[in-house]
Amino acid sequence: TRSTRPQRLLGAVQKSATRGDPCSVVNAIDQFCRHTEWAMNVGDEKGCILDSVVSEVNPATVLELGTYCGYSTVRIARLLPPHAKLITLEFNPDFAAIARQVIAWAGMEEKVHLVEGASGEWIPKIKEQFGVKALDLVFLDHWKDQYLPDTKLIEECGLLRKGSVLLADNVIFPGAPQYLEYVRSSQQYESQYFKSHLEYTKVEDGLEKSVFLG
Ligand SMILES: Cn1cnc(CNC(=O)c2cc(-c3ccc(F)cc3)cc(O)c2O)c1
Ligand SMILES: [Mg+2]
Repeated sequence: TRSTRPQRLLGAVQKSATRGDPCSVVNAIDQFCRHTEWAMNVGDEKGCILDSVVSEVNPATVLELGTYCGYSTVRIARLLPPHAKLITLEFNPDFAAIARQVIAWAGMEEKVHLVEGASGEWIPKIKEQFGVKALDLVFLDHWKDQYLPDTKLIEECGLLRKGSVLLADNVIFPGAPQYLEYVRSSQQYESQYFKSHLEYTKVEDGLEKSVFLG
């Protein structure tokens, strides 16, 4: 039977990237998606903005919502100090299976906990399961209509501290209007929009960075 897009993306990584070299994995995926087959990774243009936010926050604990094939997981993990932890949640088991292999190819397994399941079910378990006191950075890249309910759940679970950063992909396209309205109007957040483009296209999109004020 015909392979899936994530399977073809993994094949491109295994063919073109060097085991243990996260930058070569990121570059192999970008090459594949730009020249062979588009896929919904954050991509190279928005990825550079992601890199700058990760470097600025220098997080000990990161939560990623929406792993997909692990592109942003590897992109973030490569910038983390040795004992930092990245917890990434993926609902789709087929995506999770591919992401595990991409993360392993990049040699990032030590820094990454990939959890298969629904964010709404797993967010309340993070503190006890992973011994997390607070999240320094949250990267939202899962179902766009889940950004707002999951942000409220993260707040209710006491997972944010003064200075915690939320970084949301696709706030313009496909769009997360209710989320944008919330973080931009809330007294509890200082929000900033980073204008960019939908991965591998000329369509406008961007990232919204929101600092929790406590
Ligand atoms: C099925 N599924 C599992 N996880 C998710 C969450 N991600 C997205 O939905 C997502 C979608 C797009 C996109 C799709 C079609 C299109 F024409 C243009 C853009 C881009 C992204 O960067 C995304 O993160 C979806
Ligand atoms: Mg996205």
